[in-house]
Amino acid sequence: MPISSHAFGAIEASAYAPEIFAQGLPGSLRQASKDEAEPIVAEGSAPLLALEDIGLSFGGVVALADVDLSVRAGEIRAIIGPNGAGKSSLINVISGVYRADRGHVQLDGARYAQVPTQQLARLGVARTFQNLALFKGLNVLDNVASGLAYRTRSNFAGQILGIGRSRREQQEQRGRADQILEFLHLTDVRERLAGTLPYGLQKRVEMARALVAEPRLLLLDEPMAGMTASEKSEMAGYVRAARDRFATTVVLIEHDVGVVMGLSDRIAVLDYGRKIADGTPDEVRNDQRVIDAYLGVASDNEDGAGI
Ligand SMILES: Nc1ncnc2c1ncn2[C@@H]1O[C@H](COP(=O)(O)OP(=O)(O)OP(=O)(O)O)[C@@H](O)[C@H]1O
Repeated sequence: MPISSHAFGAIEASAYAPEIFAQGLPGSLRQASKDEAEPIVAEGSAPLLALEDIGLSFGGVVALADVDLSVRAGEIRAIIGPNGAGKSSLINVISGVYRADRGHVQLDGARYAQVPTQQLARLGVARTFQNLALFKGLNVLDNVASGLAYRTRSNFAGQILGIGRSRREQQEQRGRADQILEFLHLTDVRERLAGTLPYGLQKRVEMARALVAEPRLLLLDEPMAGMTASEKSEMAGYVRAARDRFATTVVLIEHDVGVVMGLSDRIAVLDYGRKIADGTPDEVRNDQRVIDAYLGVASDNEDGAGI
């Protein structure tokens, strides 16, 4: 069974305030609060992603059992559950890092026993990782531009010499990266080495790198882990803005139930590898099985945000 390995961030809190986000977004990108907003996801629209009867075990450990999941185009879909519930395994199955023992992944109409992870970007899928996976010795701009490397058509010699098509491609990719940096309010740090940034900003740079190719499906593995409450709400704003600006469908794992409830259109709840609930935030909040599964872990939640 393939195992993902990613590296590994220095940790420091960011001091960025959430108001910066609300004030700074261009008018067309600013989004009303979720309660005020018109529904963006039409009921009954075709799923962009569907998991069918997924099963996955590691030796005797059942990570996922009989999991179905449907994700409509344009929605923000959260996966929550206690530690070890199978959330990361599910994201790894969706992104082809893991091959499920049984079941299929349907992506945009195509059905896979294992999603071809090398082709992910070409399939319009981008992801971030639970642990930061930036190039710490590269500056922010080049980190973000690397999210477009899969489109590069010039040959190796051209890239080394920086000639012809290579230089043009590099300029185009950096130009595109600059637009995303502006969108996520990272322009001020574009020249900084990624590894020297505060943790919260590194998480945002990682999201920028995933977004630069304007993926149809964005997988975020704990995008707010280790953040303060204000950083989390700022990040939630960026996730929503990204969905609205690029019509990107978002699947995210997040431990802070309070943040998830305010951000998501629908939430699936895993427990011991099984999906025990699936629905709108209100439906999930009032589901007795969810309340039972979370009893005893509410105090683990940094913000004390219960369901
Ligand atoms: N590569 C692996 N090798 C062995 N066991 C694994 C592997 N990946 C996951 N598991 C096991 O599968 C189960 C589900 O793990 P997973 O990481 O998917 O849960 P999770 O809900 O993401 O947990 P957390 O919230 O702690 O990140 C756990 O029992 C875990 O130990």
